[in-house]
Amino acid sequence: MRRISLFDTTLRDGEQSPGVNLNVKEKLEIARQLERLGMDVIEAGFPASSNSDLLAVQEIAKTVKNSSITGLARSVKGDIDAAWEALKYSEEPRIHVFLATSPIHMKYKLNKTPDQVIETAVNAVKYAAKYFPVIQWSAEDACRSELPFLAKIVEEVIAAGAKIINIPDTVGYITPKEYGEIFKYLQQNVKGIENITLSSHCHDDLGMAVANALAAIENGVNQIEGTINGLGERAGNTALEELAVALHIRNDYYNATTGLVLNEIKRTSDLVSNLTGMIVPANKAVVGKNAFAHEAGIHQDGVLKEKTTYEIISPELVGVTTNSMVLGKHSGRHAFKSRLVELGYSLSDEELNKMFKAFKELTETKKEITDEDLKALMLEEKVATNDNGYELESLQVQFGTAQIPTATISLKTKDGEIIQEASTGAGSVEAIYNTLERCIGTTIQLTDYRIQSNTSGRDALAQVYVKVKIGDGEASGRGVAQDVLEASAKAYINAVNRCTIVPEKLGAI
Ligand SMILES: CC(=O)SCCNC(=O)CCNC(=O)[C@H](O)C(C)(C)COP(=O)(O)OP(=O)(O)OC[C@H]1O[C@@H](n2cnc3c(N)ncnc32)[C@H](O)[C@@H]1OP(=O)(O)O
Ligand SMILES: CC(C)C(=O)C(=O)O
Ligand SMILES: [Mg+2]
Repeated sequence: MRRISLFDTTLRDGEQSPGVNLNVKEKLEIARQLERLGMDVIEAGFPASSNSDLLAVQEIAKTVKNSSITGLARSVKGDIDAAWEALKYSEEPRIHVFLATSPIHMKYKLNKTPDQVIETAVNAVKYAAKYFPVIQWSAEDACRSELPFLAKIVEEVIAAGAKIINIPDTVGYITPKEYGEIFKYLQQNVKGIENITLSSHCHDDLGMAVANALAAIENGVNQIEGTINGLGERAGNTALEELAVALHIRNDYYNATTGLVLNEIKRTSDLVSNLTGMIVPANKAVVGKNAFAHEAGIHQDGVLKEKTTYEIISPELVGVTTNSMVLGKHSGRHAFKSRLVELGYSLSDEELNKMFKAFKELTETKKEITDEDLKALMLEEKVATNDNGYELESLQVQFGTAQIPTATISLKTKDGEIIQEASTGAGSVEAIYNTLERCIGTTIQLTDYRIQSNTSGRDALAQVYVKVKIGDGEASGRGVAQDVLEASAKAYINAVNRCTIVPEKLGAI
């Protein structure tokens, strides 16, 4: 059976999804889980794009050992230098350098002739070869490029030292048959291609990203790029969990497999969804809430008689488990620890004590603590950031249908000072945010607000995602609490704490 290598770009193309903004700790947490999932390559970021991305790629390259780590670079020396700075600690430093090859991109975006594009690509690969033993080169917008030109530039970058050639469908335009034909054409017309790993990178604008990646595999491609939950620019990328499960379930047809630990899929999907705030649609293949649910009577009847009547994927295969042990008010440390271990967490004694305290506090208001609640508690602990140091001391909201909503808040600064303010708003959340803005003493613009319930039931935890702008700085934040107003306040404070560009007044109070 052919072994297909998977290249995960959740932390780079996935992070390009509008509204997604991961900090170093969050990226590291996702990278560790991608390693547990068995990803062959992790594209951890675009080091030249920001200092925090460079740091994140560097941290991941230092920490993750069982997956190769790479970073993206334009065909410019500065980007390649930044990538080297980030990746020099990897065991086998690997760079991903790209340049657009379609007439539209060359003319309007790059403002270069085709010959200048070839020269730029070759120079970039030669420059990268001074540092990196493994160079992946991508022809951005390859699928709208002229094939003879594409073949020519691919041949030149191979001669310059590229070892992996990626053919992206950057705008999600190609169909499976046409995509396969591009690979066939390149295999027949490029000298030296037989020693090269061919790679696919698809976007889902027409809903064909997974189908196109499968067509690439059928046409000799051995590396597939994509993301968890199909995140990515615009409509997203090939969902790697869907591709891996498709190869597994239909190996009679594809005769190909990946190195993914399939039962880590659900956990990875949940983590990515929680940290990015990109909620997985209930009907999404493989990881959606309804992917293994049977609602219609005839289906339920069939499944009761024989599961395979309507289930081609067993939930256990992808790590969807149902837990029989109920955790609640009377549970002890052993049961708590054992469930966390089953969920894949390993904790020091100190961490366990801290988490157990948070768990017990939650049981005071919530009868049954679900796996989702535990994951939310763990996430709060593992990726907590407090750069600007604000902490919610207390929150009180007065609301009535015949009354102007008013919030009173005590906020603790990193120096331990308590600031108390009160303010009104058109609604309770607005009253809270107006009050927090007063406490913090600077103009804070709220650009996104999303709320979701962690589980079903009246006592479910609320998760709030917000995005704020402070001057030129922008950050997203997440807050979890049983009360939606408390979760809203926590998310806002979390975003302020994560804002990297801090105006003078902020933090100086
Ligand atoms: C298809 C993809 O997903 S490509 C990856 C897209 N990801 C991102 O862009 C996220 C990170 N990007 C960033 O942080 C910024 O765009 C930066 C730091 C990389 C560059 O910022 P700026 O220098 O301000 O340039 P800006 O983004 O406005 O424009 C891009 C420039 O790079 C050029 N460029 C685009 N692709 C390439 C490339 N592969 N190689 C060389 N130059 C390129 C453009 O032609 C433009 O050049 P110009 O300024 O001479 O017109
Ligand atoms: C940088 C490249 C690989 C990309 O993301 C695209 O072309 O979609
Ligand atoms: Mg892309």
